[in-house]
Amino acid sequence: MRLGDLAAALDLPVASDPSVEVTGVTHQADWARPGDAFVAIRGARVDGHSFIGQAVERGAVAVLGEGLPEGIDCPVPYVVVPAARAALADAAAELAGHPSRGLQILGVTGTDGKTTTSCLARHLLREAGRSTGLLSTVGYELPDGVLRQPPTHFTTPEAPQVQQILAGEVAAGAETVVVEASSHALALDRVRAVDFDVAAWTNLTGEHLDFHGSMEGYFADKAKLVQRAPFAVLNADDPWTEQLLPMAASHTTYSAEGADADWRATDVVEGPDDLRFTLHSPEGSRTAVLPMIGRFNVANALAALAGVHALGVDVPTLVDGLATFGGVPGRMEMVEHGEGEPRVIVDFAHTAPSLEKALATVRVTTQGRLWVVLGSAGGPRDPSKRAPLGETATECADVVIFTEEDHRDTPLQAILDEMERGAREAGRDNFVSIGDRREAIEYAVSAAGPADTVLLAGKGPEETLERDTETIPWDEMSEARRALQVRREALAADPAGSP
Ligand SMILES: CC(=O)N[C@H]1[C@@H](OP(=O)(O)OP(=O)(O)OC[C@H]2O[C@@H](n3ccc(=O)[nH]c3=O)[C@H](O)[C@@H]2O)O[C@H](CO)[C@@H](O)[C@@H]1O[C@H](C)C(=O)N[C@@H](C)C(=O)N[C@H](CCC(=O)O)C(=O)O
Ligand SMILES: Nc1ncnc2c1ncn2[C@@H]1O[C@H](COP(=O)(O)OP(=O)(O)OP(=O)(O)O)[C@@H](O)[C@H]1O
Repeated sequence: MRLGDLAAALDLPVASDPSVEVTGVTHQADWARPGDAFVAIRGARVDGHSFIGQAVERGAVAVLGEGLPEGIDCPVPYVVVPAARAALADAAAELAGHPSRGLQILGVTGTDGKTTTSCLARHLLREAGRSTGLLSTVGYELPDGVLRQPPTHFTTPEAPQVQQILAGEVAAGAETVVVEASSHALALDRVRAVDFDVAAWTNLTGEHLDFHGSMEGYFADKAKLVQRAPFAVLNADDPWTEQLLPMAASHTTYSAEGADADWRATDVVEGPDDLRFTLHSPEGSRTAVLPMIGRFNVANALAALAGVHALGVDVPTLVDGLATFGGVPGRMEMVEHGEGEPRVIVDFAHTAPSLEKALATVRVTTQGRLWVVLGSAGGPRDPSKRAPLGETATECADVVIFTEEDHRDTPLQAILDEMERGAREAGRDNFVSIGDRREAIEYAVSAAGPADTVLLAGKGPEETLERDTETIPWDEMSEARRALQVRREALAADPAGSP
């Protein structure tokens, strides 16, 4: 496409040479390919303008930015834009042919439950016979169901990748795509040029405040998804919904907690490996079974059901689809265990509110003691989460093991101290700190009794552990199986030493 045409489509002036042929767009200079326009973004850390030379050397034929800083040379046409990230998103959509316009798009946002809700919605759509894609933390899927990874591991990648993935969905014959939209993506305009048909909201609790500044700022960023879609699925149990209602063009509501809503779950029974409830919907009431544990998954299911219903799938088909869902790796995932062994569950809860819910729901089906192994991330991650995690863990579990969880360059002991402080200030002493995560898991699994449950929280499906400056391959499910094996061997060697 000619630079002049691209600028016209974005309603921008072109300073010089409108005839330059632009074939792609990027924000990252070292990813530039011949024919790309490079969008120079003034970021939180560096100014993208300082990488113009590198981008041009790699073949960039034009630069878009908010104004060329003095002293920086731009040997290719420079187009001044009012907002660089918005221009990146708009240009990416234009060059990709606006793929979202030919797709039904269900966007999912919220603090907790986005991935579960997205994966469930994708499953319900496929069970209803819709050719469906997915873009989520777990990766992206074309309608063939094969999970693929974008070049960078983001929940929602930058706009050029989002648009390329959506163009790939169109080419692969997708009718519908479920897009998990992180708050960073909404704040940084990564999904600005995506035409959402339905926005589903899970909940909002304190997270990423280091980036968003305040709860109000975090809410305002997340709310953009609701403002952008013609129809919203809102959680009547979430206190922020009251503020969302006037922002939604039209909406439906759901409640898993007995509030007045269009979609409701009552008579919830938490079984050892499934959830059963009566589903009340605009099409009447039916019994529903979801083969997952975790009471909060009832709310996630309602969000997915209402979102997919808004895309035209009827309730009987939805309820049938619910019963065949295979779960999401690393979220309330149960480790196979033998007779006389504790139940071990791997879960991704990494905020105090989600940990509280995870422990409360596991408690319901635990006969003996409840153990939790957890840490809190360091490096750029929000340090204010640590003490509340310590307090919540020691309040909701019987025995708590504090350990490492991606402490990066932050001294591990400083994080453990903060978590312990949260526990102590709440007057509790039911904890111990074991820095090495493998040892911590081994200790809990070995010491737990047959009627106990051990929740391994925080790492969920993550494939690496960031320890100091090292990145170590990690698989929490394998660690759990390993710990059960160590327990078996110890008991075989000393049957009298049973926990
Ligand atoms: C906090 C955050 O999201 N930051 C994003 C933001 O970074 P920034 O503003 O600091 O940008 P910067 O590093 O100053 O760079 C400025 C510009 O120069 C460019 N640059 C920079 C360096 C270079 O060598 N070459 C180059 O071209 C950059 O691409 C950028 O366009 O813009 C960059 C690209 O423009 C993103 O890569 C970066 O994501 C960082 C790496 C990140 O870790 N983001 C995470 C937190 C994130 O987005 N997470 C959410 C999920 C969170 C959750 O729910 O858990 C996600 O959707 O994955
Ligand atoms: N509706 C919910 N309310 C509270 N906690 C939840 C809810 N759904 C899931 N969780 C907890 O949050 C963890 C992460 O779930 P999930 O991956 O679906 O959320 P997410 O929003 O995608 O998280 P992230 O943004 O961190 O990737 C789960 O392992 C569970 O402990």
